[in-house]
Amino acid sequence: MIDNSLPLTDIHRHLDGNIRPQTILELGRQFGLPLPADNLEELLAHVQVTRTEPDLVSFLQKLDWGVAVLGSLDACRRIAYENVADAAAQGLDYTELRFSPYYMAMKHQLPLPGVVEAVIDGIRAGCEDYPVMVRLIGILSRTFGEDACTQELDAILSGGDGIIALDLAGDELGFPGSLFLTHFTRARDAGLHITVHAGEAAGPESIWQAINELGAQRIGHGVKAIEDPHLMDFLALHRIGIESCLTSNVQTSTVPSLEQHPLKRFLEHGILATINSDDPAVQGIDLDYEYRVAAPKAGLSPQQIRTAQQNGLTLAFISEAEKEMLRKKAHARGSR
Ligand SMILES: O=c1[nH]cnc2c1ncn2[C@@H]1O[C@H](CO)[C@@H](O)[C@H]1O
Ligand SMILES: [Zn+2]
Repeated sequence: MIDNSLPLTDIHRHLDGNIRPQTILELGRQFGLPLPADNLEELLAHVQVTRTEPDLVSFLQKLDWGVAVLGSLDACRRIAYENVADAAAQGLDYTELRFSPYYMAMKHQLPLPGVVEAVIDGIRAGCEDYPVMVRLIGILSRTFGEDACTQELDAILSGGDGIIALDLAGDELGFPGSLFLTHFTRARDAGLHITVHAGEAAGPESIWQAINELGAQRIGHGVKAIEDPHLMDFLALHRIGIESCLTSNVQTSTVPSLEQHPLKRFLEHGILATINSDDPAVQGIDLDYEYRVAAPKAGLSPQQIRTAQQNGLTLAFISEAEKEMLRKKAHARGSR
């Protein structure tokens, strides 16, 4: 259960994995693009995960229709704005929205820096209209290889302080983190925070690589850390956070069931683990569901759920003053 007197954060949420199905339909019509269905009900089967997928790569294909309809920079601006509206509607106080400019630009050959600018602009407009604090994380989509990621990084850096961190996502097994050392060195030199998808499809060695070679301060998913006791100790000791996404990990077959998810053991070990959504529109879930249904099924006690909620703010890539402001806002609301 969400504790209303604490800030509610979602620090692992893909903007381009959270496009409203209705918007996919409308943009498809606007650009005259063929979609697999011309009504919402039938379209859902193509743009949402309806059953457990056999692996991560199959799961990721469900995101493809959403970016296939981004026929203009204005469409990118629109989905960014709607992400802010939806985050506010779901009661989030703070979220870090991550996006892959290359993936969004790919189908219609949009200019990559233009995509970055449009997303920053859409977020800014959304934040003027809705009561939620948002920061942006740029993603390198490893699935498209090193050269594409170089272009992608150039675009992300062109966003200046509109983007606060860098992530690596996509096909972890096919494209190990070791291919992206120079990219992450550049990003760190530019002052970006670092979070990396690791230990989702690959094993604990991928998490070690992300920490030691890419400079990860947080790990996306990190499920496989449970297989390495030394890594578990290291994560706790060095306060390297885990961005858990419970339902996502079942849908990608990373864990066989919620009951077997390691999040509870991460928390028991003193690791700063958190509850997040991942790709909510594609997964057919929201953060409330993760707190209310998924976390208890994963065996978390009410106190552990509260700790995970607090950890979300602890790990946020914002200043202590900004965190305090969010705490005060939640506290005033909670004690009403
Ligand atoms: O759960 C996930 N694991 C790994 N990569 C992901 C996940 N969800 C989305 N993406 C990847 O993130 C980029 C879009 O934001 C795309 O590269 C997509 O494949
Ligand atoms: Zn993710």
